[in-house]
Amino acid sequence: MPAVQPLLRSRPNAVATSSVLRSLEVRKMATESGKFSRSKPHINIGTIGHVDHGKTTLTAAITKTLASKGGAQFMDYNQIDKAPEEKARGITISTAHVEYETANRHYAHVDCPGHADYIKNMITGAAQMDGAIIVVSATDGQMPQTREHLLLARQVGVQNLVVFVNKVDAVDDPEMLELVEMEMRDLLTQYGFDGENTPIVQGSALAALEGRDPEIGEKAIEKLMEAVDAHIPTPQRDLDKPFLMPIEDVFSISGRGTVATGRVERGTITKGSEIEIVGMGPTIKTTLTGIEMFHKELDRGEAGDNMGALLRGIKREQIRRGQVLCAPGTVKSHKKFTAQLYILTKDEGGRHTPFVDNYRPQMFVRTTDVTVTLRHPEGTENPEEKMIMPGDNVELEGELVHDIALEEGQRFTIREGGKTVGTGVITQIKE
Ligand SMILES: Nc1nc2c(ncn2[C@@H]2O[C@H](COP(=O)(O)OP(=O)(O)OP(=O)(O)O)[C@@H](O)[C@H]2O)c(=O)[nH]1
Ligand SMILES: [Mg+2]
Repeated sequence: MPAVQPLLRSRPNAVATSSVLRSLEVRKMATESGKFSRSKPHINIGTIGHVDHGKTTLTAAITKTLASKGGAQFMDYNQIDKAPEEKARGITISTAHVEYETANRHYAHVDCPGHADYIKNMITGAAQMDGAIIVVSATDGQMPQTREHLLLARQVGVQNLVVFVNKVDAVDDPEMLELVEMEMRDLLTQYGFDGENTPIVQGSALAALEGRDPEIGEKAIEKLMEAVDAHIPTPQRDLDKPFLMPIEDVFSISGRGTVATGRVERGTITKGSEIEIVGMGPTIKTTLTGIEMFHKELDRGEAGDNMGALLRGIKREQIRRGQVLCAPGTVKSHKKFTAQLYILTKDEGGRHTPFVDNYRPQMFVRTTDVTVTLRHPEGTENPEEKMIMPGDNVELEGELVHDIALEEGQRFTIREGGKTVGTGVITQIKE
């Protein structure tokens, strides 16, 4: 079989997928802390909630409490809030990554310095959360950003939360605490979470950090982490998901047939498997008759591999960059969707001016780009008058000029005149 390797030239993908960023992050941490066990399942979580409700204090308190059991290095408040600047797809996102472990799992924990950073963070997926701790102050109860973070968490696919009712040291009235808890259950239900069964832990992050009042301090943090361990499931690994490979290039090899190359995004595949080619027209069913990597013929490919896929009975013209190869029935091709977008500011390299309904940038998804028309969701009043400003977080409907393989949770960027102007996540497929 002719070598596929020279054909697998590394073309930088237009869009770095969040899973790539994530695995880089995990790898980075793995090398930074040799002393944590790598055998435990890994999970990404974060603290969300209204400004000043105690997210950063709680993050510090968790590291302090777990450090006393050997599961973390204590990070004090100032170390966390002095967040490193991260560059992700041209957007500066300030987040602190803290890591720790419980008896059961290894955690990467994200805490952002401010509200705007949370919004960007969730939409861009720069630090994907498998679950989150929503912090609500007992002195205030739920506030606007409590609701906004809940809504966004839901939109971007965070399904499981644990609530920490903080600052109970500053509240004397037990009825007040009960009320905050009841209102949180209602709010969770209203935003599509399991309000009835979501664990709610009451305590004081500051007491834990200052080593006083152990009942509401250290013990409450222990209870919180037990609840996180029990209630937020370990995510399925990319390897265990159904196979998908975005196609980067296509070649014909005389005497053998057509080969599609790309980097496997998820799952595993074996030679002889049934496979579908999805996007840009009707789905084509075929069989994978060969897998090549590094000049070698292999029987199996998996997430992370750069591979060449030899496809039975497929002509060169039937397949192209931007389509995906996937396990049968797992992904479909679509043209219309709803998305949550973050529009970059001028300082972030984005537009200098607002735009209105029917804006038509290029949308970059996996290995393809396609013109998209963006407009306010159906039912919006006077949509043509509603300007979208740089720096806005906005829900929009998109319609592509042709269909591509799309899924809810898929992240993308929008570009115009050679620069990135926004980033988003598909929240709902329409058609
Ligand atoms: N009384 C009391 N104060 C607390 C507690 N936890 C945090 N605070 C105080 O609340 C203030 C805000 O705490 P932060 O941890 O900075 O809150 P945050 O949610 O990270 O704030 P932003 O990142 O700005 O959104 C600080 O002055 C903390 O000392 C607590 O358990 N009890
Ligand atoms: Mg903070």
